[in-house]
Amino acid sequence: MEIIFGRNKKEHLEPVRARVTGKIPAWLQGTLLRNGPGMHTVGETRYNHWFDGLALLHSFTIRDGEVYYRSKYLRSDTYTANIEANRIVVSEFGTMAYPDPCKNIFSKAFSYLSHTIPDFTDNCLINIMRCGEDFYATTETNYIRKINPQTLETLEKVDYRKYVAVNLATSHPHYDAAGNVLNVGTSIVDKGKTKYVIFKIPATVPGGRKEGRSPLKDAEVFCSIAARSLLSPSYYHSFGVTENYVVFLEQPFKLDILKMATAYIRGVSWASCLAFHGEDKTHIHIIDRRTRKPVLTKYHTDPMVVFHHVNAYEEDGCLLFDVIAYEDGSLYQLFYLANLNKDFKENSRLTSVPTLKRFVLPLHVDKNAEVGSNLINLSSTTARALKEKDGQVYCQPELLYEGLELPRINYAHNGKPYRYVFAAGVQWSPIPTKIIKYDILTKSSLKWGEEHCWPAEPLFVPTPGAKDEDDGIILSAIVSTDPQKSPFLLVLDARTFTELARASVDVEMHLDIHGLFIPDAGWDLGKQAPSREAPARAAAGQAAPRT
Ligand SMILES: CC1=C(/C=C/C(C)=C/C=C/C(C)=C/C=O)C(C)(C)CCC1
Ligand SMILES: [Fe+2]
Repeated sequence: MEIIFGRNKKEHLEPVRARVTGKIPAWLQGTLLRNGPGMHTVGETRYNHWFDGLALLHSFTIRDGEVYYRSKYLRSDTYTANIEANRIVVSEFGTMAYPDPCKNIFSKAFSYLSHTIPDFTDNCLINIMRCGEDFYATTETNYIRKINPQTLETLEKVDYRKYVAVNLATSHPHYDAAGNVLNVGTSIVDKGKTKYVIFKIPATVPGGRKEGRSPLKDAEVFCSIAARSLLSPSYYHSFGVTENYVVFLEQPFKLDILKMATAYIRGVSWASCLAFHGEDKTHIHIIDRRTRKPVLTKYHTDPMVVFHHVNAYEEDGCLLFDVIAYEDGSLYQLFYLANLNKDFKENSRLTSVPTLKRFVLPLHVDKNAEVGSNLINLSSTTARALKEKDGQVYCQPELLYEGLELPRINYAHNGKPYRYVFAAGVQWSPIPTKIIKYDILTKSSLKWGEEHCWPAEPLFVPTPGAKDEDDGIILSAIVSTDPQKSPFLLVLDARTFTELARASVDVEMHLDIHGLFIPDAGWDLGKQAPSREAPARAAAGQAAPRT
């Protein structure tokens, strides 16, 4: 396990040609670009948590049946400062770092004070976001880093705070058909208020985007929701959208702002400022995208922790949304490297199984409905919504499937009725051992798995001109715990889940987190969410415009 989690991975700046077995469909041309932590020690110092590792971008360029692999560390300010100092000098999720070893009492006091309002890391290791023609590496702080998706070079550092007042923002934005980005962030104690801010970044602007102008300059606040508590806003990792609504969960997994403000002085990490409050409810906020206002009905459900929303849509006056839910916040605990590297089987046992749950909310609550009555009358689900005496609605989900994470869908169905969830299958540990296709209609599943293989998040790419939701392929980077077996890019037929091809690369590959597929130009872009209008000029072979 040490090899997979603990050992620093090398960069491969020049494309490495993979050994392809099987046949990659001729139409599949483009680049799978992914992100994840690749370096966990700097000099003599070591990060505590897997999410702390320095971002390593990697890509698989698929052209005419061949695959080329590259990887490069994100040259974040964090990376540069650490490498220059030859030790960890920037704090991450699970590691608090002390930049200047304080020499005397005065500089010590100054150093502490200057950290009261922390400047977060730009080690953007979680995902890749597309804004029009631009691509960014993302994490959950106020920083994102523009990258060149072809060369994996790091470009400018963008501070969300210059454009919208957020201190944190998710790594899971949504895209509409035109490529406009919708995201949620938290504005902490700004002018005496803590808010969840939904913001929009337009893919294009009237008259066209001027060369070098950041799309962020045209970002706007779509709606904001006051946090229930000024000093303990909820932590969230994603959100949901339907055609007319945004779904935001204010869950009882909270950040303690006072603890954060004193973390540096106390020598503890940001992670220690997060806590699950099993005594609280989960509040479900629904925002009407037409009025940009929250709907008035108050919906809630039992305490739970959700990292990934799967999809959401409207049907017969109801809003359905699917999430991977946990009973508590223990998941992030399992990713401490001390747990992952030694006694792996013992230390990384899931105490709460990630479960696909469907929630159904009535969009209009009948005033005359009796207290205690179920307001949902959809034959397709057993999910219920019970009217309470104060007019609030208590939502009871339908349990769909246990043991899956890192969900993806055919994004052309995002916000719309859909049938298939593609995900990583997890059993006793949070490390995936299978790839799963779950059919919500028939409640059946297909699986892919191989001995010693750990699959990454499976990504769906539709066949050009596809009509069926599962007409396409699944791409997943697979790393192996068997040192004799090279990592590979797996290509599955998304309909049957049979292997079409694999492209093995003789490198030590890191376990990544999230990413996206950038089709080469000239595709049927109408089928290629997120962007239907902007041609994928940044795909391999045609470099993104550099600024
Ligand atoms: C640095 C930092 C944070 C980092 C969070 C990270 C890095 C979360 C990663 C989550 C992942 C990878 C989830 C996968 O499902 C917080 C807590 C937002 C708060 C302030 C500073
Ligand atoms: Fe995620």
